Amino acid sequence: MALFMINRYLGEEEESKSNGESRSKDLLNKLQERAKARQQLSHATKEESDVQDSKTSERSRVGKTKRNLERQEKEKKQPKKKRKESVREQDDGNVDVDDTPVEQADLGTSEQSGRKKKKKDKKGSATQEEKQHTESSGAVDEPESQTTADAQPERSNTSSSFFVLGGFENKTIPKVQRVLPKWLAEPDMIQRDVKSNLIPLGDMPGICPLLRKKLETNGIQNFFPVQAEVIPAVLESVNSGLLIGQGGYRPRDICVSAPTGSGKTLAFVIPVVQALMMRVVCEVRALVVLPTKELAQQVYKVFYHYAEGTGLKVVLAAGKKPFAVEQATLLEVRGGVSRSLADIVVATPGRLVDHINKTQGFSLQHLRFLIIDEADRMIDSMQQAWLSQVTKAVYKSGCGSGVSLFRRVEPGPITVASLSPPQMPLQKLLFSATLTQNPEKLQQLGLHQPRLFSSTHSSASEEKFNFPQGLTEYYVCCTLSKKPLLILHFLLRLKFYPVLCFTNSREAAHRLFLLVKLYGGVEVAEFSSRLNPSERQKTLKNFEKGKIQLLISTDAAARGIDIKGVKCVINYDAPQYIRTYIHRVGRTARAGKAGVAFTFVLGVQVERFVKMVQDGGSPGLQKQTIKPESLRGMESRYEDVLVELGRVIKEETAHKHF
Ligand SMILES: Nc1ncnc2c1ncn2[C@@H]1O[C@H](COP(=O)(O)OP(=O)(O)OP(=O)(O)O)[C@@H](O)[C@H]1O
Repeated sequence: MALFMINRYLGEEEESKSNGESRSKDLLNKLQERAKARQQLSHATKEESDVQDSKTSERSRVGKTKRNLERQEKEKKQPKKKRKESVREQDDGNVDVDDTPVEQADLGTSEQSGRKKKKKDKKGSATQEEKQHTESSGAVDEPESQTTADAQPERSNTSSSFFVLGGFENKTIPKVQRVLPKWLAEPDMIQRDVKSNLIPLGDMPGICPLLRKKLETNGIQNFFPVQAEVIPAVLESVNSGLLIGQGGYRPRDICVSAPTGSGKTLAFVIPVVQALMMRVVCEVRALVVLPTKELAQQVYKVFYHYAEGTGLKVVLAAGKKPFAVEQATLLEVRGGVSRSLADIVVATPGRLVDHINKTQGFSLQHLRFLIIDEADRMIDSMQQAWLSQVTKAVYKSGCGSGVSLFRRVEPGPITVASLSPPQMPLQKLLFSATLTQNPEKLQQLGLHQPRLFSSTHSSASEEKFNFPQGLTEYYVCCTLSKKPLLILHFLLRLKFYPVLCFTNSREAAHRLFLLVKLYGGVEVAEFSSRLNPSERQKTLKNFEKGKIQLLISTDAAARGIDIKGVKCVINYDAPQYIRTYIHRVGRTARAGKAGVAFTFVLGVQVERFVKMVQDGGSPGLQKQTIKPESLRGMESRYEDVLVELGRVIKEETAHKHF
């Protein structure tokens, strides 16, 4: 028994059998008449022998049609099961069979599919024959069009060995459009053009005189657009004190997506220092988490500078110092009671988790601000489970320093009981130049009624990123062997420096460093995990001071690092991802200044690279051509250097193995 069957509407044939019989006869008569007419036509135009051939073929065709009609009528009279058997018999006997879906659904074995193929071939030629006839007859009258319509499903069946039940055609399924939540789809817009949207310090209400003075002594006369939007938003949430947000509600979390170098650091440093400066007891109330030691140190310095003179204590916990030293800077134990020595902790996730688990008395129970810088990168490193550890430490009860005035429970549904007495809210502030819009990823952060500030308006179908206004982007199409010559040409001939150059691996960075050094004429250094943290720090300082003309780096220096005066970035190896590209080229054209970025792209990479950058929202990527003759004078020296490089690398490898 068939698993399921399909009932077909057979038209009037079903309704009245006698009607069906007379219709078949009519059809047969018409076909015969038409055959005769064709015969006469061919008489007039062809030779006698041709006419004879035509007669035979027409006769056989008419005979065949007649046989088919007779068989169809016979089948209709047979019960369904018998009909199926007879089809199989006819099939075995290589007889052309009118396929009905029921029969096709029953044919499934390989033997049957073999048979089907045979049948298909036959049908294919028959259909072709019919087509030729139709074409040669020219005008198509009504019954003929009906015949053609009947033949249609047969034709489509022959195109594939699979049969689609229900007569659906294969269609390409349209891509499902993502639907962004309202807060992502409708952000508070930030002006991308820094220079023409400066806000004088005096125009921003609520900034305390001490902080304003510090800003001025740092040469800051105006706020950048991102600062003008985000600082008031954070301050608004502490208007009624640290405990309750605006209107008595828990403050909303804030996400900021603004171009590289647009001043995001001060957008959180200023309001956090201002919000905490009136605190009475020293407790960890702000925690800043960053992906690398270098970035943590950079942000620590900014916090330290603006917190100086306010009584707030800022501590770095990023593994720059031994663990015990960090512990001693975080808290002190007197008479068996531990006391926090930090109001603001700037940390890397690994070191932070170590302190949560191993530093007795280290408490996050009073945490008010959790700042996640380079947020998209931090979400990617969520497998370290650092956020869940922080959350656990925040809502931990019964330990820590002293007795808390306010109980603190993990936020749940809002009830009268849950709102009284008030508890310290934890507000998350997220910052990145390439903040993800992936709701699944953002969900891991457990944001509370988030509010997004962004300088781009991504549509539901495509994610666009922020590019600095002053950046000019070029790509240079080249071969692998010409890349080192190109970089030498940029430095020695075009006198582009200081240059920050990126490779895709530390080995590539080291080889290029050796090659440029052996060639000579350029002050070069490398920056990667080959160097220890203090060497890396020293290298960055020397680069900033102008002692290094070319700094060859891995992506270790791609994110967040703020080196003043970098006029040119060269992607020696084209980056694979748009986010990497944006952060690398964002080391120049910072703080509203101009900068230029070149990417060396191999022929096979061009199409993909250009598409990636354009799809990412780049305002204008241009092609730069370097004529081969421009490199000619350097080639012979380069050949010698390559030989020398081989020798040096061999020595280094031997030394490593030894
Ligand atoms: N209002 C301002 N006026 C002048 N300079 C500023 C101002 N705000 C920030 N800067 C300077 O702009 C530079 C870039 O700032 P910052 O490092 O905060 O950028 P960012 O947006 O965090 O960049 P990235 O996304 O690369 O981390 C810094 O050197 C900083 O001192």
